[in-house]
Amino acid sequence: MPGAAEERVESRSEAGTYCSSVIADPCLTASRGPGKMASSRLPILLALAFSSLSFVLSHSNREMWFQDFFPPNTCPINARANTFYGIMFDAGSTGTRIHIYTFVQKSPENLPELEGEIFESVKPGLSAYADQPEKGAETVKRLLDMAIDAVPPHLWKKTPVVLKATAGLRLLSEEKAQALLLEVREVFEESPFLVPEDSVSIMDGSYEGILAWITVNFLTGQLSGQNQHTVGTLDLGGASTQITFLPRFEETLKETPGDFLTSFEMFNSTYKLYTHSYLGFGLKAARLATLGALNMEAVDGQMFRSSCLPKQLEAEWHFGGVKYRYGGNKEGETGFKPCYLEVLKVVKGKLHQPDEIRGSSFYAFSYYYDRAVDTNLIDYEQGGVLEVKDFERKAKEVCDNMERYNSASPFLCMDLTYITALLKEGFGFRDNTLLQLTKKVNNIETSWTLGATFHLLQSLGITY
Ligand SMILES: O=c1[nH]cnc2c1ncn2[C@@H]1O[C@H](COP(=O)(O)OP(=O)(O)O)[C@@H](O)[C@H]1O
Ligand SMILES: [Ca+2]
Repeated sequence: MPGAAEERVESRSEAGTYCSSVIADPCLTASRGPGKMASSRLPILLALAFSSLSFVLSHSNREMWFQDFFPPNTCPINARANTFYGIMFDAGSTGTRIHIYTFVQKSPENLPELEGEIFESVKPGLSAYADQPEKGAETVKRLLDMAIDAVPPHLWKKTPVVLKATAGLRLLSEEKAQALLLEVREVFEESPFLVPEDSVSIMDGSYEGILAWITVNFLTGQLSGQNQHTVGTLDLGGASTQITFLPRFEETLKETPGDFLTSFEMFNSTYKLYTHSYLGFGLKAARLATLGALNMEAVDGQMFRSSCLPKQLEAEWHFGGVKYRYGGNKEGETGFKPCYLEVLKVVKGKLHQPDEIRGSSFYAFSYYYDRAVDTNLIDYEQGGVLEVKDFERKAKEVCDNMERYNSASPFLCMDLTYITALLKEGFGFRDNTLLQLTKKVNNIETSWTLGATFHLLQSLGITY
């Protein structure tokens, strides 16, 4: 069954991060500032100087203070005297993930340092339980049980737990989404952890991009020191996709619609980020759009066909609680050319194209990473640097030889073609634009959840 093959490919992609307990040796990060990094094992500082990082989102006027995350100057003997935790759930459209972050404050003079992360994920995501909210919350409970084992009992009451849902729940009706969130809230209330107000919510798309940008730039050492070269980020989820970068040219600011720009202050400088979340442009939503099935009222029984699928294929696919029947063009054309034309209709003219990004390089993760791994463009553990044209080359190879790739997902051709079209025709990247494919930096997942946890801890005043 193609659906099963599809899951197989995806679970391979995520299997390596399954419960990846990470303890980066804090003593290796003992110098202050990225330039002074002593260890060749850890070329990038985990804990960076956030001396007075204040963060104000222009559309919401909500303040975020992340100032208390300093690296230590030294490695005190009693390194684990003051450990504390933060639990952040990512309720994504294709899966739910728990991130348990460990912070250590080694002495009162030094501010807390990010020490490591425990990560686990389950599939499908909460939106697949739209009609069984209790069952959906049960999946969250199973993940939360991990935190009970990971966090020492005397710290349970001081450890906040938060869940933020993204595009899967944004696409559900308000009523169904709220029913799911309510059940999850009950699971949290019944747990021994600290449940802040607003602990279970749907996150605004613009936060998703900004928080992921903070995570990546924090982990790569770009948010501290004099020579900051921040990197832009590209996240490709199941239902939505985000692009975020710090514009360098005044022209870009002038040409960008106001709601794509968000201001915040850092080290007494004001930064204006370009960020946008495109709902319905995630990889799986794009499959439905390509098939002509996105936002269709009644899909039961209807067969959706595409030249991006193997000719003889006829199968079913469940996404967001809906069953879709899909198949190849039995009589008509298949292959890269007709597929690209189909996919082009989904992206052409639908996205804002900032000129500035054409020549810059970006960090890319989630499905960009997974599909690059699935087609051996990069190594699962190492990641790697690709050019946009590498995705196109691979898309041609797969689409024009679908019979050779029949053990992988039947959507592999469509996915690679969509990624190519999204990058080139959607965002307007050049063929030779460099993409740094990264799943983890220093063993911490490159997810918006770390940025969200900084905000959470700071808003709760959790520093010791
Ligand atoms: O923390 C993470 N670690 C590894 N992969 C992640 C993480 N968060 C999201 N992903 C990847 O994101 C993709 C799915 O996106 P998601 O389910 O978050 O959709 P959404 O962002 O549209 O709601 C998958 O490729 C999944 O592997
Ligand atoms: Ca996501």
